[in-house]
Amino acid sequence: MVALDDPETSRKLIITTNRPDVRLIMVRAADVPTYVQYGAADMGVAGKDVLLEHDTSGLYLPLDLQIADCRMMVAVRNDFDYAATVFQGARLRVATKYVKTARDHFAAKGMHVDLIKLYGSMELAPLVGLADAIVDLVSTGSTLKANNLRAVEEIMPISARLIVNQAALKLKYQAIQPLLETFRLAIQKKNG
Ligand SMILES: Nc1ncnc2c1ncn2[C@@H]1O[C@H](COP(=O)(O)OP(=O)(O)OP(=O)(O)O)[C@@H](O)[C@H]1O
Ligand SMILES: O=P(O)(O)OC[C@H]1O[C@H](OP(=O)(O)OP(=O)(O)O)[C@H](O)[C@@H]1O
Repeated sequence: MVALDDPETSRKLIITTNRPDVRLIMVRAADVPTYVQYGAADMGVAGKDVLLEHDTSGLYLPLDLQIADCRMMVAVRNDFDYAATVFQGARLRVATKYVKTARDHFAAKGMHVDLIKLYGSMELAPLVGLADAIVDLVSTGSTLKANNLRAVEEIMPISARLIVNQAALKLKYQAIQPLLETFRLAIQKKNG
């Protein structure tokens, strides 16, 4: 399947492909589950980070696409004594876009935290005194390093998932099933 416009450069929000039965829609990462839940899109690609924050009712999650691999981490300033803070049971201020994930993580550890919701550039928060820690995605670690931060806990590995509208899967099974199979084979091939 080939997109007829380059999604990276085109300003179009609906991109046709060489397959008349497949159109691609361009949405913000956090909006992908919403489009698929409402059936405005039959299928979508969403990061597990996004799915953890979002209600996934009405969605079928058949495949880990094994792309966009990274880790959800807790990070602090290099000079912040995280171990001592945890040991003392002191309240931690945590800035993140991933409020639900962070809340669940610290609750499971029995830690008291104040969560500060941000929409991006979380790495800035500990540098300017907004928070003691952040919960964010880390891949190479270069963003943390460039901002004198270090990861102190891994919450979980993250990757992109295929999501499918459950009703569409039933009603359009003949169209959707071959696409799922194509994704499955592509993953298999990648893994050798
Ligand atoms: N460093 C990374 N390595 C691998 N995958 C990543 C990384 N950062 C983000 N991702 C994945 O890419 C998706 C989109 O990234 P992100 O949430 O940063 O959006 P964005 O590119 O900032 O877009 P927008 O500004 O529209 O929200 C995430 O949901 C996540 O699954
Ligand atoms: O460990 P690294 O390889 O440096 O990757 C980590 C960075 O990647 C993500 O941001 P992204 O690139 O998606 O940018 P944005 O969220 O700021 O748009 C994440 O929020 C980190 O800032």
